[in-house]
Amino acid sequence: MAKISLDRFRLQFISHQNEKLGYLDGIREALAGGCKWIQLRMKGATDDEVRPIALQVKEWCREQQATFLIDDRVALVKELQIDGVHLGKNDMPIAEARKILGDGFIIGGTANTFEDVKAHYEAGADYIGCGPFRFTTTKEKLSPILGLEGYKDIIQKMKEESIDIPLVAIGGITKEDIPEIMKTGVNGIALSGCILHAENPAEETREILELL
Ligand SMILES: Cc1ncc(COP(=O)(O)OP(=O)(O)O)c(N)n1
Ligand SMILES: Cc1ncsc1CCOP(=O)(O)O
Ligand SMILES: [Mg+2]
Repeated sequence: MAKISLDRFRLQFISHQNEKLGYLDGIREALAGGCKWIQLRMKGATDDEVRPIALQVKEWCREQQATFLIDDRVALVKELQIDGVHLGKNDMPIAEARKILGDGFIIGGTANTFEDVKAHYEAGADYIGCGPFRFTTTKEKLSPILGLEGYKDIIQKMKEESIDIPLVAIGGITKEDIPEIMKTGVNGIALSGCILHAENPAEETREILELL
């Protein structure tokens, strides 16, 4: 696949729903605010429930020239010809997904340690979602919290071993955290709650992009 511009990795919006906004509402707001990378994450839903939502998001992302990934679901990504998939420790291994999808799809991998980053890099991932930065209720069964020091340590080890792969921070990130997180050397951030809980999610997205 064509090399993805690093600019693209600045902000990834991860879908979620709350009392005010459904999956599509949140995604529409993030796109309206200028986000160019959307991940549809619908834990506990069936593929039949995800499919119509994914088709709508695919159309919106095409219109906005935004990248569109789905969390966990390799087969659905292939079926719907979405841009890619994000995979964690309990999902299909990255090397297996690469065999199924080929080089034309983006595959992201979750890391909590430098060893995870290295394994995903060697398995052929396109980028790393590294976290959690801090506690969040958006995901259950969190790995150990990394904090700023965790990112500094991982980025340092990546440099030492010449592991060159885009890495985005994730987990409980607020707007106020962004300047310090970016100073650690990560390429961008992935977030959900910060945008979804804002009074004006599109405006919040715009403000976040200005910090990145
Ligand atoms: C960008 C990004 N980073 C990490 C994750 C977490 O993926 P995973 O560990 O598989 O957990 P679930 O999201 O599937 O609950 C992610 N989705 N995106
Ligand atoms: C999917 C995921 N993986 C680690 S933390 C997280 C949730 C991110 O959402 P939020 O920004 O609301 O903490
Ligand atoms: Mg997963």
